[in-house]
Amino acid sequence: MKILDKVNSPEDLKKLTKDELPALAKEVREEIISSVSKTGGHLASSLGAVDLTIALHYAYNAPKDKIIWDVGHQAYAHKILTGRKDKFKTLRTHGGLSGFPKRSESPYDAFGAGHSSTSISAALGFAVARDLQKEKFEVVSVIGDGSMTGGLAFEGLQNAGHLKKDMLVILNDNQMFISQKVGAVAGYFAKLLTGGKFKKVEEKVMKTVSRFHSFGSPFGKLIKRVKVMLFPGMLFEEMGFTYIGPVQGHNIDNIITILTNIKTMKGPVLLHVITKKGKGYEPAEENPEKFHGVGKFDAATGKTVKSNGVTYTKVFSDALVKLAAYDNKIVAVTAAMPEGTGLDKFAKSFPKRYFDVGIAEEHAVTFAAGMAADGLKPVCAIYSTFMQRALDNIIHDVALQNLPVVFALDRAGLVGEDGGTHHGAFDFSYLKFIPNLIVMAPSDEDELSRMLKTALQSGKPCALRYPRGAGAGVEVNNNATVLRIGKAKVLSEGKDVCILAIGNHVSTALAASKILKEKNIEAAVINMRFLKPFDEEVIFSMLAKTNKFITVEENALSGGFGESVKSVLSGTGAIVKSIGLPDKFIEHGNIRILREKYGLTPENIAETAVNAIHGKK
Ligand SMILES: Cc1ncc(C[n+]2csc(CCOP(=O)(O)OP(=O)(O)O)c2C)c(N)n1
Ligand SMILES: CC(=O)[C@@H](O)[C@H](O)COP(=O)(O)O
Ligand SMILES: [Mg+2]
Repeated sequence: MKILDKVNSPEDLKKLTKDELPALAKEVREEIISSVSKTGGHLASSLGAVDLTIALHYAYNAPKDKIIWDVGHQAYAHKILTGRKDKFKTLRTHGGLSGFPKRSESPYDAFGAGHSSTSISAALGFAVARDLQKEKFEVVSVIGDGSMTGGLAFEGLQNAGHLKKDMLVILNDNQMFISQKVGAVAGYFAKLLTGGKFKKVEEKVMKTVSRFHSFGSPFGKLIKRVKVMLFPGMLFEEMGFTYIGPVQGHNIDNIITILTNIKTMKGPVLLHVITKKGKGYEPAEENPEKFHGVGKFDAATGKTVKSNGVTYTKVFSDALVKLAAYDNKIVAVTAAMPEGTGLDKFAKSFPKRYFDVGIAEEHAVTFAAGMAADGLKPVCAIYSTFMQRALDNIIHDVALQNLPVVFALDRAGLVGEDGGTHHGAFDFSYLKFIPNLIVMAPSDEDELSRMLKTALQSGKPCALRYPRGAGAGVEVNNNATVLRIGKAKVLSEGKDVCILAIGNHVSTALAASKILKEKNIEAAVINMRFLKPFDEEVIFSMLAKTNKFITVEENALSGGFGESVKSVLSGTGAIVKSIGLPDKFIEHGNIRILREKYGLTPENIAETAVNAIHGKK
């Protein structure tokens, strides 16, 4: 019988002896590797956090104690150990477990995650609520070294340091982010620190010194320097935290001791833990990027299943490199996602014109605005969902000043298994109301390449949004001309109904028109291309032939493309039926299942057209 078979909750975990915990960790890793090889998911981050997770659930009493994961992609062991082991094989499948902590999924998921750098603020919120309501529980935020580069993390740290609430922030550092020695000495210091002896020594030294010298004096400054060398983590100490570490994060017994001691400490504490991304699975340890977010793979060899087709990301990446070769004003900015956005290729070709700013989307946008203000042509490549972080920066720093920044919003529309925190469901809605901004969506790979060229030549703030994954395999013409801004393209004429589509569902609309043709219904199909400026002329030219309109978009209907069409046609007596995402957060699951469920299919477009023609709801 496996040890894991005996563990269905943290209560069961606590019944194990500490000697059994390393073996349990091994079994949890095997479970994660085997299951994720079939479902895909965030393997490396979760493998690296297994030991820390076991120690956390051994030392704390969730769900009474609140453990808040940052991003949450490292929380697979947490899910397995909190009663979801039997469902783990459904991870990220439609109707199955989410790939991230989710309050509605389990009481052990104290706070939802998916976007980075939120855990410290959320943890502080819990701590303040606890104290105001005179409750008793521990609060722990677990944040990675990458997520700690997010500005929101520092907003949380500084407020937590100010409020001095009892809480713990665990910095899960899996890349030696702070260059300090890890090993027995630091681990020993940490034990002593939390054991109370070393902390007293440090306080005595600091008190004696401060009696004779202000820390502003040369001697005081020297002592502070010594303190940094002796006692790492001054950055956090200066923010009001007690810093502990760095400690080795795979020694479960040691971490349990440290966590147990920390519980006796007052005020905010930051425990710096060093872990290895992909720990326990050689292919992931050797290539943590590849196994950060992985599709199906062969667990025995680590060989991943190659996804077919050329992705929109690759088309964007290749097109940008080609354009940048002829224009040295073009620079590129990513927020810690070079591979995901395809800018890794740009970085290799133009290292001096490439900037990875860390997980800092707001900064990325305003940084790009600064470069544009001095004559450069920045391309800021940020996923649609993560760009939500920088909305004010787009408005206030780019659009209001009419600066020529190009926003490449990859993963626009549904993304599939990452679910509600990651669907790019709202960019049409959050961009549409911004003056000066041009917003476009390519119908295929070739149009993406043309739109990028159009955007860079426009000298205007532009956003182009395109979906995750491969297109329809359309050949990219590298010498294509730029597009006429604000002009749609009529793909087919028809007197019975007009289908207005934008972005990746233009092809779906064309397929629907073929279905309608078999029913002797003539459907016009328009590739709208631009959400802003909007081609009203083409719509009125269609109104002369039919008053039945269907709109199709992979965006929230609320504030989306369909609403623009309805407002143009209001008062004309036209019937407009809109297909897009309803007013809810779309769940996770296979993207084909989701598109089927939300009517983004040729069949549903055709049926909607027939109903419009027959005046049915
Ligand atoms: C606001 C935001 N931007 C970007 C991402 C994409 N993202 C997910 S995990 C990650 C890296 C996180 O690094 P770290 O916190 O060190 O965790 P690790 O994967 O190393 O465990 C990034 C950039 C995100 N989830 N949220
Ligand atoms: C956890 C996280 O936010 C990223 O890893 C994200 O899942 C990447 O998405 P893609 O797989 O679409 O690049
Ligand atoms: Mg990390």
